[in-house]
Amino acid sequence: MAEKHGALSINSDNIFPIIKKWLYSDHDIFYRELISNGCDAITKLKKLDMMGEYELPEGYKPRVDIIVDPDAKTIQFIDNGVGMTADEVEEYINQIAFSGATDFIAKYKDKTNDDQIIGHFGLGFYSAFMVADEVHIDTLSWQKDAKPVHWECDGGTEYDMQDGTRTEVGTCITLFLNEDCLQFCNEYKATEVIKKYCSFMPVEIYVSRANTPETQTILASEKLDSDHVIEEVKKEKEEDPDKLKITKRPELINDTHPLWTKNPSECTKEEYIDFYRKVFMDYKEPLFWIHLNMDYPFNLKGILYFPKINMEYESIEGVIKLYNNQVFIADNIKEVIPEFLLLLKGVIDCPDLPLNVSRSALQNDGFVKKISDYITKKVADKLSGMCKTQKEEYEKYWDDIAPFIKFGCLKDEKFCEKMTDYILFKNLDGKYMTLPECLEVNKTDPDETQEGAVDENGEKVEAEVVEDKSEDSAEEEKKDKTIYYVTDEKQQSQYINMFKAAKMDAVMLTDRIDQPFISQLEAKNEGIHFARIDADLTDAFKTKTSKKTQEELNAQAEKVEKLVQKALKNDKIKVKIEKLKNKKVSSVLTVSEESRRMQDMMKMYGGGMDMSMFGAEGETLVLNANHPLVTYITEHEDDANTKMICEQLYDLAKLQNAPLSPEAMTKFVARSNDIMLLLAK
Ligand SMILES: Nc1ncnc2c1ncn2[C@@H]1O[C@H](COP(=O)(O)OP(=O)(O)OP(=O)(O)O)[C@@H](O)[C@H]1O
Repeated sequence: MAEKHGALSINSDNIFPIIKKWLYSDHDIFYRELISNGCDAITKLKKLDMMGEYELPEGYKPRVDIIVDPDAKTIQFIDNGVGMTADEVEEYINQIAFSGATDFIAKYKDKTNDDQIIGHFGLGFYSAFMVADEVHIDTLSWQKDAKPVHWECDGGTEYDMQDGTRTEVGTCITLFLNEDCLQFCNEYKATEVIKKYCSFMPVEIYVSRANTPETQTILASEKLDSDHVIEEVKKEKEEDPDKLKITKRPELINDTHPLWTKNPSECTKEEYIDFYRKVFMDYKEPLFWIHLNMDYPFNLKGILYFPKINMEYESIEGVIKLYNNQVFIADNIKEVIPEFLLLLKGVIDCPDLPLNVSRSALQNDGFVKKISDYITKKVADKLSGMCKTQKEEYEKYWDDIAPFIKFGCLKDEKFCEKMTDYILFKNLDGKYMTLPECLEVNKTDPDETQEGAVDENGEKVEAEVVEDKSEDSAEEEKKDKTIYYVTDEKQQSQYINMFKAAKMDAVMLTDRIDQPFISQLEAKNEGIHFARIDADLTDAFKTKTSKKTQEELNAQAEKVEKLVQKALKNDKIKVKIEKLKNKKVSSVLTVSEESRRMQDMMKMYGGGMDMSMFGAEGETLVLNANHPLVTYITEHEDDANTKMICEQLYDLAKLQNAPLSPEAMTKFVARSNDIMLLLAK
């Protein structure tokens, strides 16, 4: 070939400064680009062999070698793939590759960081100029009678091309690093970066250092042709096997058949766990996993692991690694992977992804949306399947996966729909129940409540004869669909006891995510209503009363309410007088579910707002007409001690509901002493 000097066919005069500066932070991707070009070239050669157009030489082992040379400040990428003829270099490197890079940069150079290109795909061969001042290509095509080609370019817009000296089919690309990028020819740095991007590429990749002083000892019987023997190792004993000291062999970096490329039926539990540990450096075992394997309508493979977590969702740190044909693209691309799945750990390989587009373009891509929906569906299918067929296992994992599933339900409507019946709730006895099961348990059965009523000692409670049945069936129905819940087992223990005594059930919802989660369940499932265990005293706690008696109690309550409001200097508090089955309880505080949720929300979003202004809003003091103290105040409204009894009854009820404020506590202690003094008189 006549020596050729030419100008690269580009529009921009000075593309290199842009390439070099562009996205400074991760310009280590040149490793990925050049290695994947080498892998592609090998794949092409194997295809030619399969089609009968080329015959691979005896003992052909496809491989890409990366040789770093800190002395010469070079990195070489050597592959035994198809190679290129002079015409191909002309076409693919001088023209196409360059125009590709030009287009790419023209498109993205003004983009800000919030619209990054995914993994900067498509920069290709010219990414080499991000780190190198000069690049050489030495290549020999597979084609019959092809001549080797040498190409070089010193980072300007001109190149030189002439006959080369390469004797083996394949390509060697040599980068002469610029002074700012010398770290890349450090063997350890190179290994680190290549492991990041190329750990699962489909062709064996080896890293070595030119003229390395490092050595290793091998059995003489295991010597390879490529080994450079330094000396024979002296035997300590006659019977020792022959050993050789050789120059350190190139290190194999990757696993060419990662687990996700295998058929799920061929993978063992140990393999899944090993793979998890290796990829995520997590010594803990994952709880379980989902192997995704799909060919149609798009190609997608991957493994999603549910890691062992026990905290609230904010502190869970998942990572989903995205691959394109076994080439690493990036971690946690939320445009492709549903956001809530980013709490998991896993790998997803999707060769069909359009990667040379920006993130915002990906987000609006219908195809990408389908991929994301598919992943969500598979996860929901796995979970619901487990709940149906391996309930015990599912219950065992529940506490760990609950925050994740609840977060998923909040973030993804479809996931929520699919999962609603497979959400578990732990009841007062620590038993797990699904939503439909929870709705069954507290159904009011009038005979049941009347006949089977017991007090806290398990003693049967006499019910009053009821003349007229409740006419308000709508209200009854609402109560049927109410699920009571506990947010703090200790604080709400008094209510829990009452529930247990009345043979009623409640569920534990103690995580922060539970509040928004139950609001969502209510919004999506008409009629379902959640109420904290202290929100209301249902009929199950009360002895049945006739309408007439109830009216009398209401009239008394009206009077006592005024008394209590005056004593507490709080005109918002409501008072009810009920006949509670448990005769030992004098007063109970209930807090309206709506007001309490409102207050909780204010606390969450209200920042420094003064919460005392919302004070006792929604509080109802329920006094037990079956308790002598309550009878006393209803009969002695004007008595000197009534005010003090009212205050004490309120504080006692409050104490069982929430901690007293410091001021209220001081008063409570002083008053308790006063009451004891009265006893001492
Ligand atoms: N090591 C190689 N062996 C053989 N041909 C190569 C090699 N490297 C590059 N080429 C040729 O040069 C072309 C341009 O390479 P470049 O990396 O710029 O883009 P690409 O690989 O086609 O696409 P991209 O990297 O954007 O996915 C390739 O398509 C290929 O034909």
